Amino acid sequence: MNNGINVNSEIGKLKSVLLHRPGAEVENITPDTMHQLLFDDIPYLKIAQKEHDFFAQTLRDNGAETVYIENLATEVFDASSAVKGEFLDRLLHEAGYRPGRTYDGLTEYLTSMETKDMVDKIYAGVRKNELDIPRTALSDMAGSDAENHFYLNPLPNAYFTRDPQASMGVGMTINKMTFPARQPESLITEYIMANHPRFKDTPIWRDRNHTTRVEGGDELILNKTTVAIGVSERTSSKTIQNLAKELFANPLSTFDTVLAVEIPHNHAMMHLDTVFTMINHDQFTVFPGIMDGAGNINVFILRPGKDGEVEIERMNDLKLALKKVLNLSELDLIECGSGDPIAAPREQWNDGSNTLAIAPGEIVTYDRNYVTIELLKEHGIKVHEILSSELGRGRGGARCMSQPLWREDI
Ligand SMILES: NC(=O)NCCC[C@H](N)C(=O)O
Repeated sequence: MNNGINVNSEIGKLKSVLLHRPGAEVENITPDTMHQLLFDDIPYLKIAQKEHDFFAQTLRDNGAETVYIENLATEVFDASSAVKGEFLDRLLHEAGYRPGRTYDGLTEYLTSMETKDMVDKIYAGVRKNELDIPRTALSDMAGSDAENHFYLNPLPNAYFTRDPQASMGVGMTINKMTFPARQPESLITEYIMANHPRFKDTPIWRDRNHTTRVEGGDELILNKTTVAIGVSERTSSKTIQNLAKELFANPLSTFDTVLAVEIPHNHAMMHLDTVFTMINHDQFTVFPGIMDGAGNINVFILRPGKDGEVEIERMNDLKLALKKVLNLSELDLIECGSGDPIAAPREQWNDGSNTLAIAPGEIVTYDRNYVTIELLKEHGIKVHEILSSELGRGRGGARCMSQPLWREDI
């Protein structure tokens, strides 16, 4: 077991990784709620779990410890009923409840369970018919509010453990998530990081108590000194500049360069890692649709400036910018779907660019993206294919479903 965090690249041999096995929350998605819950369809849970177990086994077979976030949370809450109580209070407050009938009823209901069951229930969501609370408020009766069947909404995106936090060097960002559907996920991380002995003394570069947002799918660790961050639907330019400032100033951080990459703001490409991932020292997957017709894209290199400020250089060529920050003379950008106008968007939609490197030049990716996979193999990449019928319905692939905690340095 490796304690703490050590992630100085996207590609160093993966030794420990945070996962969440999809659970009952996935069955609490309905056609009416799926868009608000950030899903495009309703996965078949039994198969999704099989696929996820296959993914986890693939990682273990290749030398990585798999750590389940639901187990870490259970350990934290089992160790201290005070911490558990404080967490529940924060959770309920953030869901809009204040001490009173519903707050008290939910607290009593959740604390009456075994801790692991409570954690699973928080992921699954609490339905109104589970509690015996008289439903006499106007919001229980009137209009669209009455159609919400949950006191606490399900967290079906939790199996995308990449996003609520991001390991970066020896520290972590705990993220202010963009949409309410995912905000409780990073509250769980906050309690784990603050209270689990495994993460004692881990620096938090930026916590979730901010108004500006960032998600882990946008945070890529290119090497010990350089991170790439997407300016995306989920991560604002303001956050990136502030985080850069923090990383440049903190003596525990080794980072002195942030490459901000501006991508289209839409659901299919909600994070940088849905269109761009690092797979070797000098090889990346990229979805060509992020460039304009002339191959241009806004990229910005942020570096420490005068008086603690950040200096910004603007460029419009991703390849040139990457060569510059990584100090490389050649670079291999491998196009998702081989750049074909049909295969590329189809395979991007199915997370063909969302690969997880488990060692330099060795990746895990969904089996369905066979055009991209063939091309990756032609470029010398070792590919471990994982099953993908159900998991991808939440719009995330192998990188999205994993949060590295420890990678060997390269
Ligand atoms: N890093 C990623 O791109 N994660 C995929 C997250 C998908 C999830 N349904 C979401 O919209 O947040």
